[in-house]
Amino acid sequence: MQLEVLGVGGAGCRIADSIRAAEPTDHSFLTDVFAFDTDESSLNGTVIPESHRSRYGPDDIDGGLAGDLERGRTVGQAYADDLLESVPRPAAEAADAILVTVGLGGATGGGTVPALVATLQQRTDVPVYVLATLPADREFDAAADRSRSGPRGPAADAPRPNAAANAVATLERLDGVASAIITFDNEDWLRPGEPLRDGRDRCNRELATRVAAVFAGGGDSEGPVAQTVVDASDVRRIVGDQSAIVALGYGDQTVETSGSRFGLGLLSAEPDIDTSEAVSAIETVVRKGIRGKLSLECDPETAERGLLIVGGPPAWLNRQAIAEGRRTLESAIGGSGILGGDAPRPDGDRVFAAVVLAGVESQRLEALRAAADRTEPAD
Ligand SMILES: Nc1nc2c(ncn2[C@@H]2O[C@H](COP(=O)(O)OP(=O)(O)OP(=O)(O)O)[C@@H](O)[C@H]2O)c(=O)[nH]1
Repeated sequence: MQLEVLGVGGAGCRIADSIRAAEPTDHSFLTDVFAFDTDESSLNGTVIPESHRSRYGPDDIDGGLAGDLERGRTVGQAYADDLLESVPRPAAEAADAILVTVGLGGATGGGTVPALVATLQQRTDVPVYVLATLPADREFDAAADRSRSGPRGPAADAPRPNAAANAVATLERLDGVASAIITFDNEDWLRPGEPLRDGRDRCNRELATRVAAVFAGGGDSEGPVAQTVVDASDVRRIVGDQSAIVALGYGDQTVETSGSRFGLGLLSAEPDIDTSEAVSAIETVVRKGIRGKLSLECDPETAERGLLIVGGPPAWLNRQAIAEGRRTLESAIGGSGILGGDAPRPDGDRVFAAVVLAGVESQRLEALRAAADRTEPAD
């Protein structure tokens, strides 16, 4: 499928940048990637082409909005329409969906994204998904911030005391506006004591890998076509259009490809793969995808719907193992809506499983709400 990505605010733009970098060369799935921020220097830190970046907001904003969500909303509402006109979007019609990326916790992204998504929903028939990070406790809770007292000395990150309150308030505003909300919890993905600044690029790469695995799917490109293609309407059926909270799972395993497409070209393009090895690789990655670390910690049992994509070099994509993986997902989730497919990657060196769990419930969201109640309300 084809995806248009719009990054807003510091995190949103960096994540958009990472998704662009994760696009497989042999399997394009992005129509365009844009970056919008009130903070010029942060915007210039991305490698998104200048023509696709836009600094917006009143001139007196220097270095972002420092977590002032009320101001962020005022700015966001005033500029949401103009943002879409501020960049060339000739390929917008070709997109099957739009993904708006944002870090919840700040004011620029959190203030603008609900207004921007509402505008996009009015202007287009394709789903508008939000990809949102949740703030880590160390950002707003001094007791949880081990980087402050650690051997590194003063923490690299400025505290964001409103981060939990801002995140909860923005999530509430997105409810009923975003088609679905894909979440990534920084708390779970940063290492103990690691400042966000040090760990964010790694987190963004992890996130981008999952986004590419789900949205690049198995169709639309040259080369072998998937036996069961997961297309835009399949993704739409699974994540829905009711602002479901979505968690992504992923597992991969490097596999032997020598003698396939490499070397002197003397060997067959389809190497002989031991069936039991292929089956075991698929079982392993599916298990990691469902039971391994999710983008948002939750019990898969709470999911209403699920999607499984198993990809890799075609010779490794054992049909029966993929069908079995689908059954594994079916029995892991509480709901009953399941779809599955495969994604051949002739030039790839790994077998992977991408898992989409839609409509999940997570204690992490409850914990953020409780933390938000303890701090100044953002409304
Ligand atoms: N995963 C990830 N999270 C980030 C990154 N940068 C910031 N965050 C998270 O996103 C939240 C918002 O930060 P920013 O995106 O910089 O904030 P902003 O939307 O630009 O808003 P202001 O700085 O208040 O103007 C933070 O509280 C962090 O939790 C990043 O590069 N990757």
